[in-house]
Amino acid sequence: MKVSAIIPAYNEEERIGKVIQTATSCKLISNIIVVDDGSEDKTFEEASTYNVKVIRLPENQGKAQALKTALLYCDCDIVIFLDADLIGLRTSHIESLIYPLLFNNIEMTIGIFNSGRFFTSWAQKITPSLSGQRAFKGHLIKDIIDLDMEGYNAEIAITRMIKEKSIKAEHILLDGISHAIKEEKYGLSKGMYCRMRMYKEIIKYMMQ
Ligand SMILES: O=c1ccn([C@@H]2O[C@H](COP(=O)(O)OP(=O)(O)O)[C@@H](O)[C@H]2O)c(=O)[nH]1
Ligand SMILES: O=C(O)[C@@H](COP(=O)(O)O)O[C@H]1O[C@H](CO)[C@@H](O)[C@H](O)[C@H]1O
Repeated sequence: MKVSAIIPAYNEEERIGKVIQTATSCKLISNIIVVDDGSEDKTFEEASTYNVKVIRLPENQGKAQALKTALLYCDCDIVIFLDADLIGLRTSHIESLIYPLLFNNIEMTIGIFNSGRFFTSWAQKITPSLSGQRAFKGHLIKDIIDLDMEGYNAEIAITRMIKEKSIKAEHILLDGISHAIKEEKYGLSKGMYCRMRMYKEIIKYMMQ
């Protein structure tokens, strides 16, 4: 059973190391693909210090394109998407996303932050369809590559595909996990600007 972990990363030099370390120490994961999505910081250099495949995009293309690029390199039974800015990721979180695909009739799991930091857990409870932590069976790789998605609408496009194709999906609560929010990464005004731009992309996609 081959499991590939995909970690898209844009300017995550300070955060990506911990996520890679946890993914590396998870025995279920066979290989890790980091996509450095045209970062201006040292994300590529930091990721390259680990024994993982690092793909460097020449310029920032958005999260959806970073995920699609990595999927083109995947020939595996199960794929797991992990954001590079996760805080408190443990191997047990990764296992809880993968196990249902091994033992149940489930095709995709969607991780929902639970009992971590209030704001991020609350946001994911309200909009679970936005969660970036997902594991899915290999037969869905081509379907996801073929999706018309860009920027931050990857998760909402995948969620729509789940409904349209009646894919068997399950939400998995991930205890004690969070992520660095945009305002923490970029400061208040730029963070809020990036957040609004993300919501605009998502809403535009939902209206199509
Ligand atoms: O243009 C981008 C924007 C984001 N990301 C990555 O996609 C994941 C989720 O993005 P972000 O952290 O901005 O979303 P949030 O977690 O704040 O919702 C993170 O690993 C980012 O580094 C990316 O690869 N390209
Ligand atoms: O939880 C949310 O509301 C958003 C926004 O997170 P921030 O609090 O702006 O860092 O984060 C998610 O949504 C993005 C779009 O679907 C995904 O790409 C992220 O992986 C996910 O964390």
